[in-house]
Amino acid sequence: MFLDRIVNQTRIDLAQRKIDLPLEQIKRQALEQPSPRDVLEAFDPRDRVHLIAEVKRASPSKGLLAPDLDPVATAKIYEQSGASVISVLTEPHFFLGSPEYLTAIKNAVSVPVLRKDFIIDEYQVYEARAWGADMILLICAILDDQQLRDLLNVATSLRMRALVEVHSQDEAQRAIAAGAVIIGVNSRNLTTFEMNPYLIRDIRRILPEDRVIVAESGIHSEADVRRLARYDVQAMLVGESLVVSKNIPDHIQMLLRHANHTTQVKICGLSEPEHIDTAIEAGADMLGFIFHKPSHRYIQPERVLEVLAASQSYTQPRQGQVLPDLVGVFVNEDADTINAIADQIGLHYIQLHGDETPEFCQQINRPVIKALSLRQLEDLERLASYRDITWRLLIDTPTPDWGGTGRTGDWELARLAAQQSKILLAGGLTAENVATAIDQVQPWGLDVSSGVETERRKDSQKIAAFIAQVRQSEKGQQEAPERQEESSLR
Ligand SMILES: O=C(O)c1ccccc1N[C@@H]1O[C@H](COP(=O)(O)O)[C@@H](O)[C@H]1O
Repeated sequence: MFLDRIVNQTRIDLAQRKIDLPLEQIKRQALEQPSPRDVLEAFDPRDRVHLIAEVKRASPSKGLLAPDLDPVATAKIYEQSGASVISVLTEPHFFLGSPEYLTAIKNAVSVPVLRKDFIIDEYQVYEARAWGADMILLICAILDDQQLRDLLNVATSLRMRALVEVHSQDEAQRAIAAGAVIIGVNSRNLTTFEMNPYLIRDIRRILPEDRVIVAESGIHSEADVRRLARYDVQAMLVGESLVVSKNIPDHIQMLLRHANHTTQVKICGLSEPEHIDTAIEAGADMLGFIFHKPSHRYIQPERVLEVLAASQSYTQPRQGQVLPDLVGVFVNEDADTINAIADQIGLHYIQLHGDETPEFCQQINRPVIKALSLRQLEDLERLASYRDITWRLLIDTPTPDWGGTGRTGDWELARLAAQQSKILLAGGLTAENVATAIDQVQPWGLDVSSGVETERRKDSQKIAAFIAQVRQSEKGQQEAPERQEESSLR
């Protein structure tokens, strides 16, 4: 097994290094170093996705990636292109890394540097500091609870930070209990090398809000990074797709732009497999199902499972394609029913579209999207009581029918809401007006139902046209950087 092999090799190498340079000497060298660079500052502001760019020549899962890579030149390009931290492999056998790369890179850049290795002994933590590292990687899968705590303590005593890497909810709980401040969720299983791009979504909701969350592995495309913006991570650790890129600055700009300046799209009121197929192929980020019985879009929970199973794009996604998240929409339903339906279908988010109070929202065991409507300026104050206890706010047009009416609301009030919170804008959106909505409101996301229907039935052409128009408008927004700065919450 790869992990056992590498840990065994690490022990052999370490025993030799301890003979060559005893612990007391490496400690002294570590303590002689100038103070480490501030890693937490590098991940500020928290509502952006920052980049940890990795220098690696090879990996056990992919073999030789970039054998001729110049570590220092590459790290400088990373920094100039917007990376917040540089990760450097120091493991020599499986990743072709080297301590010399780390020290040379540390001297060549001004951002913090991470020692990426298989750390199992305090000696390696002192070594990392002696070589200039500001941060170390601690992998939960190769450490027991006591080792994790001890190594975290050694890092803290040297004023270094640790990226504590987890691969499961169980490991995430262990990292939290050990007091990890920076938690990395690695989508790659280190035993089988299998990728699970949804791991970050599943683990994210049990991680406390005050931690810095890093998504690791398999981050290549626009769609990959748009998902990360949805899971509220503070950083993405990217290696392979950077070192194999023909144009590293362009690739970094693409990753940062799409992680921080895209608009999430939810297609709501779905009930037929063909429309789910269209929404997925067109790049929808969330699919919505209405569990409000009076609505003509109402769908029974069992039927949701059937239509998803009948959707080819959902059951057999293309290579590299990431599936949208599932949202259940409820109006004044009781919490037990909502939680049971969420478990039955595997819903990822719950949208509450009625009079639900902030206290009620807290009884829901999924992240909540709370729909609110704004009639006047004073209504903006209501947002505050929901902001900290919900995942997102959704601003819909005030109507007696709760939602899904096809009527547009006051976009000026929505614009003010979007300046305070990450909002989804809903109500009367269409392919024709959505560019103006984005330009005027600058919402984090958009939610549409009536506008992608013909005669009260979803219309594949309209779904595709709506999403294409959003992506087109985004490009215009991304090319006007001064607008981006205005809306840092997106
Ligand atoms: O769509 C419905 O039937 C519905 C019923 C009850 C509450 C919310 C509902 N839909 C939500 O309304 C907006 C879509 O509005 P529009 O049709 O595009 O004008 C969206 O948030 C839906 O989730």
